[in-house]
Amino acid sequence: MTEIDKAWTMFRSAELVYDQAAIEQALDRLGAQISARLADSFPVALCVMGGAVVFAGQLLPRLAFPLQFDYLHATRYRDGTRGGEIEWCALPRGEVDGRVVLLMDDILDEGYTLAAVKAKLLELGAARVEVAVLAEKELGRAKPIEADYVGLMLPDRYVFGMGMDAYGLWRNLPAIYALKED
Ligand SMILES: O=P(O)(O)OC[C@H]1O[C@H](OP(=O)(O)OP(=O)(O)O)[C@H](O)[C@@H]1O
Ligand SMILES: Nc1nc2[nH]cnc2c(=O)[nH]1
Repeated sequence: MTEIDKAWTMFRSAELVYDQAAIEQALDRLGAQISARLADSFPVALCVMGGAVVFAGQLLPRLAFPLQFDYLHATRYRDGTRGGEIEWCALPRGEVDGRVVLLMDDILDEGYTLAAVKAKLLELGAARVEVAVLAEKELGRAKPIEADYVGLMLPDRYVFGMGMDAYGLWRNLPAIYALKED
C-alpha cells in the first residue's frame, strides 16, 4: 500500500467525534469567554506549535481586543500515539516577562506538555498564564494542570484533525476524528 492509500484507509476507518459545526460553536463560545476575561490585559497570545496552529488560527479572529501574537514549539508525541520526553524546538521570540500570557493548544491529554510549558513561561517571568485548549481528553484521573478555557471534551481515544495528527497525517481536517481501535 502507498502512503497515500494508508492515509485514506486510516481516515475511512476513523470515527467522527465532532463535526465542523460543533467545533465552530465551541470556538465562538471560547472567543466570547476569553474576550470577557482578557480584553483589558493586553496579553501575549502564544500558540504551541505544531498541533495548535489550526486552533490558534481560528480562535484569534474571535478575540476582538488588542494582543500580541507569538509561538513556541514543544513536542512529546512526535509522529506517534504515545507521549515521551518533551522536546523543546523553539521558545517565544518576544518577551513574556511581566505579561499576561494566553497559551493556546489543541489538546490537553495527560497534561504534561502544558504543565511544562506553563512552568517554563512562569520561569521566563510571565505575570500570569491562562490556558485555552480546543479539546480536553476525559481520563478519569488527576492531571498536572487544569485549562482555564476548554472548547470540547473528548473520549479517551487517539484523535486527529483540526491540527492534530495521526502518524504525522491529517492535521488539515476541519473536524475531529478518533482512530479506529485495534
Ligand atoms: O497533554 P499531553 O499528554 O502532554 O499531550 C498534549 C500535547 O500533545 C500534542 O502535541 P505533540 O507532542 O503531539 O506535538 P505536535 O503539537 O507537534 O503534534 C498536543 O499539541 C499537545 O501539545
Ligand atoms: N493528535 C493527537 N495528539 C495528541 N496529543 C495528546 N493526545 C493526543 C491525541 O489524542 N491526538
